[in-house]
Amino acid sequence: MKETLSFQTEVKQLLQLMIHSLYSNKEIFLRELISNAADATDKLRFESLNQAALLENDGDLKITVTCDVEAKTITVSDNGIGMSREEVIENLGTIAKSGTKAFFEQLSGDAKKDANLIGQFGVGFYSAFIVADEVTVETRRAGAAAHEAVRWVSRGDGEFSIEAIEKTERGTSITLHVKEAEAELLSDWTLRRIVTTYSDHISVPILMKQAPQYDDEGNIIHAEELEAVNQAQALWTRSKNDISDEQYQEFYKHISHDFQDALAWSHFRVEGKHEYTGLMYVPKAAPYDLYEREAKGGVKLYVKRVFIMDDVQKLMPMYLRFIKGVIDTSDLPLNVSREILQQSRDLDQIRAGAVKKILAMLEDLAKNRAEDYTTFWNTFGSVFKEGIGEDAANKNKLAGLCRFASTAGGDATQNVSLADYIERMKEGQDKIYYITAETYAAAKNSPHLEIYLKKGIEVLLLTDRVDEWVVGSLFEFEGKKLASVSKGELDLGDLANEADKAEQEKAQEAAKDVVATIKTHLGDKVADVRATTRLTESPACLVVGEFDMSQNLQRMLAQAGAADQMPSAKPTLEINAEHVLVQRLANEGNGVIQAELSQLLYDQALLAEGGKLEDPASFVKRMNQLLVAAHAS
Ligand SMILES: Nc1ncnc2c1ncn2[C@@H]1O[C@H](COP(=O)(O)OP(=O)(O)OP(=O)(O)O)[C@@H](O)[C@H]1O
Repeated sequence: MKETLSFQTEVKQLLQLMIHSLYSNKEIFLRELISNAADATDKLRFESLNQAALLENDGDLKITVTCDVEAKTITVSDNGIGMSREEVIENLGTIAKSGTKAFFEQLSGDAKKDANLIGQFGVGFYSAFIVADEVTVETRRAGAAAHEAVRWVSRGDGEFSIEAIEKTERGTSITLHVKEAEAELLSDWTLRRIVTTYSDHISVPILMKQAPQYDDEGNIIHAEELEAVNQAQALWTRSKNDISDEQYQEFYKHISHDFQDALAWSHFRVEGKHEYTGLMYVPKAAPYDLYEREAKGGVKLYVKRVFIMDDVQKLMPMYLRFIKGVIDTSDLPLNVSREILQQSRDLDQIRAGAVKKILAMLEDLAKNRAEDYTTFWNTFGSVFKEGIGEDAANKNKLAGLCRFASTAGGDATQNVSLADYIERMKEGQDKIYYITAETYAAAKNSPHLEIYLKKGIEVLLLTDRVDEWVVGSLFEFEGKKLASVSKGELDLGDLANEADKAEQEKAQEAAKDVVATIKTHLGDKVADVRATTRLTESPACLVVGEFDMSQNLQRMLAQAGAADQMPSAKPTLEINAEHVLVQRLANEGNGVIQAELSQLLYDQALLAEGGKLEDPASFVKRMNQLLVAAHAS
């Protein structure tokens, strides 16, 4: 019985978009269908490890690509795992990917931008409709009876029909009825060119018709027959010297479903206690679900060339979740399960080895391809930095690869390494100074920087959310301690000369009375009030204790609703005794005005460092009163 069903709304939307946006790359439909066919043979090989009967005495896995000029069709067949009726409906009528919603939200309507996004999302089976006005899928799941096969037909217009058929050969056969305008695809020669360009790396043979060969007298020597057009050897098992960059890139697209080339890769073979081969890629663009920590892992696990599984979170640490690739090892049993993998010490060590190779690749990129490293950093830097807290064993290496914005640069670009910073340190400087803030502008204009700017000392401006965790885990780099400029008393160490120290003492002495006055008026709002030489332009700023949570982090936690779990650390108000406003306060005889001014100093300091006033309306009133009074006098 034939049934007609509707596509899920998202599929309809995706189909429309795909046909428009990807038209200029229409040849990719063949890559996608072959990629799916290859995955289907991988799955069968894996399932047959425990259920040999699935192979139905036909273990020669292969893909066939043929075309029929008369009928205007191209057919891609495989003898892989195939699909049951339910699977067909599920796989070819809906999109069951995590992050689908996020993907649709990001679509802009700009064909070029969307093409990229669709590419990252995965074009897959539906790309057939770029060139076909009707697609027929006939499939039988391995192990099912011949009459349990199904035929799925759709014109890509929102509906598909599905019916039971007889199919003796296991696997899936996809027939594209090619659009009138795409008739030039209907040639073995063209198809062969496309297949060899895009799919040479596929590890099962791709069979295509070979043109008949004739001898000089016109007798046929070889009849038209099917012949493998690819090397049919898993790419990563080949020697590096035999693989061209194009082949590496095509393989990347196959495993990642990315549309663009990869930025860099590392292909390595490790022998000794553990034996494994890895081929790891850094993509150029971030996937749409980069910040979903639950997102699918990008590294596939093979055991002795047999695909075992993807989405093994254990294969890569979280901070490298954007890496795509393959690990093939002979150290694990072929029938390894997810549960065993979870506890496998062997896998831990393989992972550690692979991580080292990835870090070495990134170091090489930073050293020799600066522009590409910048692309990497801008795209993945904020995720990569999570590693400083996550991967203690590689902390130093990771820190060396990090890039930051700093007061030495004119903008928010993150391009200063800790090594650059150390090289530029002033004579007598023994710390790496930084400030954390919510935005670049807040960091750059923070009063806490005043003395450092005056003395020409560079300060790192850390404004990614993850930075608080970075400095919470990274205490030093190459023997130099990291120090926040907004924590603890101003301590310039050997950078301060005798005159500075004397000035500090003098300032404190001279400001004794005004400090006491302000303290009385602010009460328990602050931990303390003290005079400082940290400020050159601003009247006041807030600092926290050296070991307290920064104000920035406290705010972030409060935003995340975790305010009640954190120890409340009150800030200390530091004042610039030389500032006219502070002097005015010191000379003010009226206690009420003193109280107002004290409150104003506190509010200003809080605002200047990105904090939120508890009572903004009163602040405005106070400010206005002061302005009016200043005008009147
Ligand atoms: N030749 C095939 N044999 C068996 N199953 C297939 C075949 N082609 C597609 N499928 C099934 O249909 C699903 C959807 O395919 P589709 O190409 O749309 O997405 P995908 O391969 O999962 O991911 P991507 O969109 O990133 O390529 C596949 O995951 C697979 O389960």
